[in-house]
Amino acid sequence: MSKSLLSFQLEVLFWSDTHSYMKKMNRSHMDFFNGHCFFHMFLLLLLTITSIMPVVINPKEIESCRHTTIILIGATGDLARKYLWQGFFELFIKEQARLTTFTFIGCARSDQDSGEIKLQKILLDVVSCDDISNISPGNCQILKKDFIKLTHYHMLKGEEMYASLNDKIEVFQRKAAKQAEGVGIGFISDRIFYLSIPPFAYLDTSRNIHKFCRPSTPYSGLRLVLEKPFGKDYASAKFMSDELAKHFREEEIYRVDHYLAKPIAMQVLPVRTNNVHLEMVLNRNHVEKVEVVLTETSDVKDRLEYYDEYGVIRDILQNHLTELLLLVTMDLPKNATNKEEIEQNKIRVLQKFQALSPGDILLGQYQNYGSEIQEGLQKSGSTHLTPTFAAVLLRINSKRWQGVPFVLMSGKKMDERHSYIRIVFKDRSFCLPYHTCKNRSELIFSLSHGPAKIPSILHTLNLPIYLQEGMFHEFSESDIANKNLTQYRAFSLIQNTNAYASVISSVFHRDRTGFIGTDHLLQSWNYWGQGLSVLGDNLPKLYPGGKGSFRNLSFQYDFKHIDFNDQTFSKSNQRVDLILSDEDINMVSHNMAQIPDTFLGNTLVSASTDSLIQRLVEDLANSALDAIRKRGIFHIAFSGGAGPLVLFSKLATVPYLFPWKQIHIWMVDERCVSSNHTEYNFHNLDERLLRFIDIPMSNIHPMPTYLFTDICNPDDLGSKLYENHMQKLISNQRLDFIVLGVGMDGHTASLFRGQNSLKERTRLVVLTPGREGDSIKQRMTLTFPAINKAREIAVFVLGSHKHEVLKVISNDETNADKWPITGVNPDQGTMTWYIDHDALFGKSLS
Ligand SMILES: O=C1O[C@H](COP(=O)(O)O)[C@@H](O)[C@H](O)[C@H]1O
Repeated sequence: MSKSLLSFQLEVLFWSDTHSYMKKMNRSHMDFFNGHCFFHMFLLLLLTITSIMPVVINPKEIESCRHTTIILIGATGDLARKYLWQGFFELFIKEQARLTTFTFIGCARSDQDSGEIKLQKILLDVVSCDDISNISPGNCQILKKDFIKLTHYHMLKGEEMYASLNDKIEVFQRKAAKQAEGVGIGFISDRIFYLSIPPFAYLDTSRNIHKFCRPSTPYSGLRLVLEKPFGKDYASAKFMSDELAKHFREEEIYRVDHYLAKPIAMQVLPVRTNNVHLEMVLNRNHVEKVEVVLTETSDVKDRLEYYDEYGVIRDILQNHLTELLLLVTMDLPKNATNKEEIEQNKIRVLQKFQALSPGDILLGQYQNYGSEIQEGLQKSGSTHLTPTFAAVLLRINSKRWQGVPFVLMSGKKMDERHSYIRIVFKDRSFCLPYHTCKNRSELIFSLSHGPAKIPSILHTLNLPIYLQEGMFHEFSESDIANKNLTQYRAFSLIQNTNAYASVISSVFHRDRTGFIGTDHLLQSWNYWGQGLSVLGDNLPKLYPGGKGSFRNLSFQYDFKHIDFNDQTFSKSNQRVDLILSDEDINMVSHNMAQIPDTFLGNTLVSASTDSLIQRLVEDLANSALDAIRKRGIFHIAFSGGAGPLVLFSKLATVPYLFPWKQIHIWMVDERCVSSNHTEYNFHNLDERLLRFIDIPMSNIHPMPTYLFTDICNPDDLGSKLYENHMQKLISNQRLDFIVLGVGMDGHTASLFRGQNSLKERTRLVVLTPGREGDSIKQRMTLTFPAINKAREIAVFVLGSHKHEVLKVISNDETNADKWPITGVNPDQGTMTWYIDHDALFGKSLS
């Protein structure tokens, strides 16, 4: 029997025997021994002498007891509550049976008394045995109590408190050393500082740790554990690393990437190592593409400040997704356990990442992000460009990977939560993941959630993968069928260790494989820093957040390109419904019930102003989708005036509702003024809408009011030109949708009372004098023939000042000469009045 196998047996037996022995012991005796190395030594010797089991002991272990002090700075924060204390508890349970004793010190800024109470409460609340196998509830209570007893609070605020922290650590260490001395065995102590604090505090904190808390002995066992972010770009990462290097040796620094500690991520290298045939096809000749994805359903409300500064690329892609990608793309080390070689091989791939260009990056932002920032951080302005979604096309210029597209994608507030690495092998047939793969081979490392629901490894039936005996459980046929994974074999781990428990255990054992070394970090920032710098002010595409987000953000890619798939809308048969709050819905339906549903013989939609705008946006979107589905294109014309202005602003917040590349925007009318005049209709359209949407220039059609000689000079024939342009681009000159308003004098478009333009019967566009008494003397406008040809006309009326004119025209509806709006009568199309309550009733209903 090999030595390692024997020591393994020893650990297992020792562990279980210790506990059954402890259970039998009287609790008051237990308290005395509890948590002391001496106690374990005693048991070990007892077991050895009485030959209960075969004993093969590592001589170093028998010579020395080990006392580890773990100091958590940021002990009452979110990460500590959610994961770290539980991780320490699991470490305590696992390691205390192996000649190790512990002290835990939680540090935070609260004063000593309230901090102690707070920490006690956290420990009682969060520490549990739920995910630890083979611990009975009774034993759990004992272990929990022991753990809490070993945990102390220390207020840490200012330099002098580091000195007293050091005193405290030394008191505990001396006590442990004394006990070891008592039984005549060696003693080693080490201390782990875990920093769970904002990054701006890293440098001061680590400097103070070095200055006040570094043990004087040459063998110090000191470790500094850091959570990301490790910089915002190359320069800040380099600065931070250089500063740390002044006080800590590289091997003392543990930069955490908890994704590397996810149980399935930890299986990527073993799977590659154990499947030689897989390794033979893991290259450009056989791999078609690799996708590394982390989608979440949560928003960022609880960490707005951090998130607004960092965004999804820095938060997820630079670290977690890059690290996962490296696991798949690095060369395997010649010796699977050579950690140094693993690290070097990862750096080597990073060095081959091809620099990004702006076209390689797609960005998105969920709809409410801007308002969350405004409310949460009291920041004004609408220029929050921080992406909450990104998809990046990454290329690796190495012999192994040249020509293979890699996509890293992540988003907040997406349809579902799922993180995975998907390797798709080359095949000529098309298939979707999880659905129709018949020939194509795929290997998926599913880290969490998704259709498999639990962390799993999935592979298509035609790609045999061998997994380590005894570690995995294969999904049953019915499980596979239930989860709709019929083309796959799926395996989950029999024992899933929480990622933070693994992180903590690795730090304890000084296993730095899953941590980010300085060279590695800087190489990664070298790539991502450059990528972020080419982005400039790229606008993220807005998406609704929640269900339907991925439909809006769907994209396609190959080795050369990545682009949003704007066809999504035209392919979809779904109606667009903006999400109204329950309050809105109640109000709309309540108010709708009180009002007539027609106005001047046409459909009437009325609601409070906000709901009405929302409704018009929905109707517009549905009309656009319908037109694009049927004819591939949608022509819309907007008038000037106050109503359209608010409509433009609303449309700008939901650009994802419209396939803008297939939409053409026309003007109903224009004022003959210079292009930067505040009443120049196109200027307002541009300022409020066009600059926020991704629409081709060739789809935008301002009226040619300024051509060759002067603004609206009839000799320049601008109106004729616009008419020709409409004839050329719009089939039968039938606009799909026109948004009109009504002036207080009853005019619509630039068709004013008593003017000749009202009588125009053939021309589509004319120059016409301005309203009587107006400072703007001339305008260009669509005529009734152009307007009445349209498929849909919306007359949009807002505000109580419009009430009077609506009242008058409803009693004098056929006098178009006097009330030009009444000349709007679609030849074949439909007309809908969108009138808010203020305009309809002269006052608000609420
Ligand atoms: O580091 C981070 O990871 C979490 C996602 O981690 P998970 O283990 O819950 O999947 C992410 O929400 C967060 O934005 C990021 O900073």
